[in-house]
Amino acid sequence: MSKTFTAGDVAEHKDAANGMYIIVDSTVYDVTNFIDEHPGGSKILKRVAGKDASKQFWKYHNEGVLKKYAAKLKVGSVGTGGEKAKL
Ligand code: HEM
Repeated sequence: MSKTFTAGDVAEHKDAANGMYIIVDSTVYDVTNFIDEHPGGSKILKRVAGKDASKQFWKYHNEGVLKKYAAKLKVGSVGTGGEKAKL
C-alpha cells in the first residue's frame, strides 16, 4: 500500500485511536503495531507520532534499519495537496 499524505494527514495519526504514523525523509511509516517491539522503546516513538522524526531517526539509526523495516512499515509518502488530488 502506498499513498500520498499531507503533513496534516500524518499529524492526525498521533495516538492509538487513529494509529501512529511518523515521517522520515518524506516517507510515512505506520508504527502502530511496531511501537511495542521498538528496541529503543515505545515512549520515544509515541512522542514523535504524527510528526517528522527524520532528525531523531538519523541520530539513533542507520540506513540498514530502514532497509529492514520499510517493507513492513511504509504506508506512503508526504506530498503536496495537489499531488494527492491526482490520485
Ligand atoms: C520507522 C521508524 C523506526 C524504526 C523501524 C526503528 C527501529 C529501531 C531498531 C531496529 C533499533 C535497534 C538498534 C538498531 O538496530 O540500530 C532502534 C533503536 C532505537 N531507536 Fe528506533 N526506530 C524507528 C524510529 C525511531 C525514532 C523516531 C526514534 C526517536 C525519536 C527512535 C529512537 C531509538 C533509540 C533511542 C534507540 C536505541 C539506540 C541505542 O540503544 O543505542 N527510533 N530503533
